[in-house]
Amino acid sequence: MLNRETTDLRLSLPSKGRLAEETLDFMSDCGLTVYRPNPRQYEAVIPALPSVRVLFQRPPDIVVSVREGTVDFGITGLDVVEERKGDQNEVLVIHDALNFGQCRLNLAVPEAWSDVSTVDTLAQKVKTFNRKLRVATKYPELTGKFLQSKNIEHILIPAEGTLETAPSIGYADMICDIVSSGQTLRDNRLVALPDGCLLNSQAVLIANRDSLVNRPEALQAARFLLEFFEAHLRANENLSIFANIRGESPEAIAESIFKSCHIPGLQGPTISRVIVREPGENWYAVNIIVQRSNLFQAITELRSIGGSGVVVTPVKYIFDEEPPRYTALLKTLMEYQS
Ligand SMILES: Nc1ncnc2c1ncn2[C@@H]1O[C@H](COP(=O)(O)OP(=O)(O)OP(=O)(O)O)[C@@H](O)[C@H]1O
Ligand SMILES: O=P(O)(O)OC[C@H]1O[C@H](OP(=O)(O)OP(=O)(O)O)[C@H](O)[C@@H]1O
Ligand SMILES: [Mg+2]
Repeated sequence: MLNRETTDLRLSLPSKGRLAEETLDFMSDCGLTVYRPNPRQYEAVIPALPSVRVLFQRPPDIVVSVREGTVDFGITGLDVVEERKGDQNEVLVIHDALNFGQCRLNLAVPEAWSDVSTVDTLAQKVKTFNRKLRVATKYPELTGKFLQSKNIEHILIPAEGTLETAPSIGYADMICDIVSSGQTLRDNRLVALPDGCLLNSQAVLIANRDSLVNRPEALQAARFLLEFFEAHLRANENLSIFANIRGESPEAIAESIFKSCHIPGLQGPTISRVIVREPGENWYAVNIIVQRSNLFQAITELRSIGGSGVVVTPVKYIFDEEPPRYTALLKTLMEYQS
């Protein structure tokens, strides 16, 4: 366990595994690059956020440190958060969708069990056993609760490393583990039960509740992290479009834009007069933010109202008046205090 002798704020990031690199990339994309002077050191700094010291831990250990309060913030998978957060609400998920590390926690049975295709048919099969179902998993809390809710008599076999081999080696009947592409299951002749998904997971930001309640500087750091995470994630979904449009007036152009479906902008279009060399037609420059997925329709619509010279650029950040998840966090903290 970590000692808590100093009063600085601490953020724990994954030290190994697939979340490690993606977390550092995400922090950089948010403008919060983590600077680790020596790759073998388990400490680092974020120059943009000097009040916070960065530590590196295994993804499941991050949850335990945040729960115990030795660390104030952590980024890890929702799967390990739900498994280890305990029942005292010490761990708050303050951003639930960082948009990387997507996977699901799923029950999987041997391909050879042709009579099992759902959790119900699994329950029926177990009744024909003269013993309990043996399930290998790194998620005993979540798996135990799920099987109990389905009245399936079971014993959990704790496992480290590649537990997909447990059924073929013979120390378990089936498994409950992380599935992403499904390749590992196929390689091991296992099938995921479609209604046996316990949890959809991705990387999340967690915080120690007492730290947020008792330390104003922790709440300030939470706001800072949420500001940049949300501004980056929102910006990523959008593109900025500039186009020149001929028209009577800015209002007339705005009217045609509002009649179109995919180019309303955030609040509305920004329209400014283009000063042309030769007097004659009125030209206006229009700037709108559109959803990345709507780009093609947006360009088609702009052309149909006379748009030309359409320039599309990525957006780095979109800051709201206040990050919506920070507003939600303040509400949650109020509820705990009342
Ligand atoms: N195939 C995957 N695709 C996407 N995310 C994944 C995948 N496997 C794991 N994750 C996410 O990454 C987290 C860490 O998994 P990882 O495999 O890196 O470590 P681990 O399995 O806890 O450690 P170890 O492999 O040493 O047992 C998981 O808790 C989960 O949130
Ligand atoms: O559905 P897939 O895309 O095949 O991903 C699932 C696999 O990914 C994870 O393991 P990882 O690759 O991290 O290796 P590990 O066993 O060393 O943790 C998980 O434990 C599964 O084994
Ligand atoms: Mg793994």
